[in-house]
Amino acid sequence: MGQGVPDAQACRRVSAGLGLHVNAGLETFQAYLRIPLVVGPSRLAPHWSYAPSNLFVTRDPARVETVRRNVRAHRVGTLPSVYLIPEFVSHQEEGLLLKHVYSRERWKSLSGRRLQEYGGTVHHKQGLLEAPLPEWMSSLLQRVAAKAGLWRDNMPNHVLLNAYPPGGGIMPHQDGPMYEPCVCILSLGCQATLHFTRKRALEHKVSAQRSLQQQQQQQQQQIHGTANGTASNASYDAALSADNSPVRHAGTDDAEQLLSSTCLSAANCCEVSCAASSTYTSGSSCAVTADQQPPAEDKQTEMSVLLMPRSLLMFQHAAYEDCLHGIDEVLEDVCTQQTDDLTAYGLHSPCTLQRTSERVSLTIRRVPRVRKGLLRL
Ligand SMILES: O=C(O)CCC(=O)C(=O)O
Ligand SMILES: [Fe+2]
Repeated sequence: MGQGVPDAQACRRVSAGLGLHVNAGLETFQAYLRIPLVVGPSRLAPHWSYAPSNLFVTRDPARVETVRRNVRAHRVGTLPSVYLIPEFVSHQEEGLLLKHVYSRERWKSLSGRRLQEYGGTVHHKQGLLEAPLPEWMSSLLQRVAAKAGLWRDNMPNHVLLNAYPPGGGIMPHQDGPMYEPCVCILSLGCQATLHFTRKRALEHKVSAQRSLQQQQQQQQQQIHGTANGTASNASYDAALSADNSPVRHAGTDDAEQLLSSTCLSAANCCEVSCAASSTYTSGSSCAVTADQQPPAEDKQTEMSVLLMPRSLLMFQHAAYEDCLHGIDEVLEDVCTQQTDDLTAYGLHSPCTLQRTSERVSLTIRRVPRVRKGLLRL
């Protein structure tokens, strides 16, 4: 054993740390420098290395607790972990944000809405194919992250911006598995009502559609003496499409395809509906039988939230993972006692709000798996 190198048996590795508070914009961070030390029988030797793990930055725990407490004060509705902050941005900020949005020309047209993406494109296997965020969007994300405290020490890195004309909407769906299971939605321009529905309720709806399809198929066979599965599937898809049926976003890449055409095949829809059921195994046929009737309470929307312009909605856990969320394609929002957050806006039920202009929403999420350096022009 060389001189001065402590006996490995007799030494203990410990680390000392230096902590530093850093103020960055609205957020307070703690930066730590960890210095590994080797404690031998006769001396204390710094065992210095430059591993990146020796320097780490984390949010100030006291600040995190304050954020959580503040967020809890905004809880709405019957589902846990749904929060709404009215007037998250001012009228003036709303105007500026809309100006940025409308000065960008890259829109994708879908049925009932058009969309823009910020931060890159989400691929269902590779994750986020990252593209740089404009300055104004980065500062908005910092502000949302600081207020929401949803992403721990990370920043959200992807925004799907939807613009809905009056009468536009988005079918009930669950956001894709590539995202961390929490989301913030900033609404601008006009209001809409977001409905949360338990996945089980929609499973029954799809299985009822399927049963109808099977009956029609059998009738066809009796009349023509043939099995015309393709035609039946097409009409089944059309029925689902017309009915705003559930779709799972696989990521934004797939979202465009899925959301524009609803379920691509009956099998797809079945997979979506069964995925929520514990009896489903990948590749198996649908386990929900045609005769099952939903219990009465299953037919109901779990909760509805009025999203007024400038408000920020946040949700995670059960609302994200066990429910589908969607916006009906209607020209007015009818608020009843079941609309969960009216008092937050100083409104009372019943009331009806006309959708008179385009609504712009920013769906803010984080994709943990990122492929960097793939600039999309
Ligand atoms: O526009 C909204 O409020 C909802 C958008 C949404 O659910 C999504 O982009 O996944
Ligand atoms: Fe969504």
